[in-house]
Amino acid sequence: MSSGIYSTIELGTYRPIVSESSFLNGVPLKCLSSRRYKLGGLKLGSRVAKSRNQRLTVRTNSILSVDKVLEKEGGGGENYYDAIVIGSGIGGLVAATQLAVKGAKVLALEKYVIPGGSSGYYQRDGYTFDVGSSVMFGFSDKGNLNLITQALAAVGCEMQVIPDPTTVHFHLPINLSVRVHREYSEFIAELTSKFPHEKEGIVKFYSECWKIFNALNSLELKSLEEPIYLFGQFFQKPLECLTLAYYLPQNAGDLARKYIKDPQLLSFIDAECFIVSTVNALQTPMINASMVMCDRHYGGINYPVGGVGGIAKSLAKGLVDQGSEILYKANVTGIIIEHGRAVGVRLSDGREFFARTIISNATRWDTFGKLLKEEDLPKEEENFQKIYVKAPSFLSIHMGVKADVLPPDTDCHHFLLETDWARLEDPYGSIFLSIPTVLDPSLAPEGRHILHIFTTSSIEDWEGLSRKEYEAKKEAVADEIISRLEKKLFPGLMSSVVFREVGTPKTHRRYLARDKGTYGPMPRSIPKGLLGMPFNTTGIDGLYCVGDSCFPGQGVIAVAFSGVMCAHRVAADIGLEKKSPLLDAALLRTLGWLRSLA
Ligand SMILES: NC(=O)c1ccc[n+]([C@@H]2O[C@H](COP(=O)([O-])OP(=O)(O)OC[C@H]3O[C@@H](n4cnc5c(N)ncnc54)[C@H](O)[C@@H]3O)[C@@H](O)[C@H]2O)c1
Ligand SMILES: CC(C)=CCC/C(C)=C/C=C/C(C)=C/C=C/C(C)=C/C=C/C=C(C)/C=C/C=C(C)/C=C/C=C(\C)CCC=C(C)C
Repeated sequence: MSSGIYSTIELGTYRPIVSESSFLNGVPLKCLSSRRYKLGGLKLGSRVAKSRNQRLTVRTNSILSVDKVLEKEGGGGENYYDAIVIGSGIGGLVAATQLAVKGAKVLALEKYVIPGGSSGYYQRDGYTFDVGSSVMFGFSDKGNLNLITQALAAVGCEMQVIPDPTTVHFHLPINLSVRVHREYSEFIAELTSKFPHEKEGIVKFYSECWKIFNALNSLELKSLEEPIYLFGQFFQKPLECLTLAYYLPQNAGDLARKYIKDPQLLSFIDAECFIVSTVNALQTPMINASMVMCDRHYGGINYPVGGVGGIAKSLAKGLVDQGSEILYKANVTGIIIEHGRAVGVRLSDGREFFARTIISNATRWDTFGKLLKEEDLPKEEENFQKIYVKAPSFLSIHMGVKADVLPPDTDCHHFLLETDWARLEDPYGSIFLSIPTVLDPSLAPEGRHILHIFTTSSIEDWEGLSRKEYEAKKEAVADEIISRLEKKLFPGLMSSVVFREVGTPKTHRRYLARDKGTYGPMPRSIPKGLLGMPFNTTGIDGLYCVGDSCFPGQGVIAVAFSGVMCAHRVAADIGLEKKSPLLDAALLRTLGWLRSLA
């Protein structure tokens, strides 16, 4: 895939010829319309011909430009859509774009001024900061699990990426330093060199992860709530599906204990899982652990040139290119229910929009606690809230530093827990650090690097303070975190800082519209793997959820999968995909029963 340090994710065999670009941080976001246009005798593919709300304007430039004009019409009148998506996080955007390419008329409503939510970006003083994680799984050109690449390709977008040679560099108690190399054999060699007596256990544990990953990677991923697809997969790939069904209720910590005895190594596996799920290995579903522990070696971690924010920007552009809409500063305050069915949404400014289906990318807590506060909590949601609680939020520090403070060959991502394994899950216990400018220097002014630091923190810790106390506490906690990094990793760090901005759980609640600024759902106790995690349908007709409080949980690639699943289920329900009402009822009942075992 890679040539030089930059590489381009290929879009597969179909190369469309209409090109429109916008920019993030000077990098063109290349979106190629996936519709079938031809220069000269303009030829429309069936999808365009079907689309009832677009007009094409052909200009006589060297490239075609497509001008879409929304003629407000459709089934139920002016503001009537096939689907309204509340929120434009990656989960919402993937659901919206997948539906749009199937021919649905979609309206995405975003409270903030740009798309992306936790995967958004912001710019200050010449820096482009990623809001959330900079570690992108599922963003390669290989296999079936590169869901971010596939989501972009579906709307004709491709992004330049920079392969990351190291997923993460762990700095752990007992001075344990482990680099997770892109090359699997190098990672295993490094880990076994630290735990030679556990060589066999290490190989067996990670091999079991590969068994799951390979099964996952062999499937076409669509809605597990749609029986025609699900039974079809069981028929075509029975062994792989049974493998996944077998691991569905299992957790990584139990499997690790089957092979590994050394408590320090088990703690290392805890740290591996913590960065995926914000809980230890005993609480982390084995399927999720396997997904990330193998994808990082299979397709590898790749960073988008210009920053993570470009992914959401491209998807939003792709959505509009497909003839659907996205509105910003559109704060949904209520979901409108008629005769027990979700039929529309109401905004804080009083506007109302109506659709055949409503998809919420707000967390399930926000959806049912705020947007549907008049309604009784459906039984399924009660169940979800029994099994899952809101993970704490986080404190984030975005910094610009003088470049010479970093030693040569510094890795992009670091995870730091200095002395005490027991502090792994404590607030401020461990520190995540990304330095995306190691991969893409264009994100910062010349001679500067970006340090994006985050650590878990609860909103309760930041309440009841005066403005002055709040500001002082922010700076004090940030000083403490930076000095820990200075001591362990980068001497002189404190004095090299030229820009710094601190976000607290309150900041994340405000800008990400997530209850208590939560990072996502985490199990209340030991879960039965992924068994208790709800899919996309809800107890309310016409209402679906998407995002990290749906199967399979936290993670950008995980929410992309939930978007794909959601779009498939919704498409079946509105007649854009095959559907069998009889099988639907049977499967939904079975899944409900399975969840009740969790
Ligand atoms: N530091 C990090 O690495 C980090 C931090 C947080 C989250 N994440 C990851 O990001 C992913 C979250 O993705 P997601 O798709 O579930 O959602 P998201 O939280 O990223 O996006 C949801 C979007 O919905 C919008 N929204 C919410 N309520 C709304 C309302 N009432 N009206 C209009 N818009 C509304 C928000 O503004 C936001 O843009 C998770 O995978 C999580 O693991 C990463
Ligand atoms: C339906 C039934 C009952 C049976 C059918 C059996 C069957 C066919 C099952 C199929 C299951 C499937 C298809 C499951 C699919 C699961 C997937 C795709 C899971 C994906 C999980 C991805 C995860 C968990 C990704 C997480 C990534 C995260 C959270 C990354 C975070 C990174 C950070 C926080 C950054 C770390 C930063 C630093 C600096 C270290």
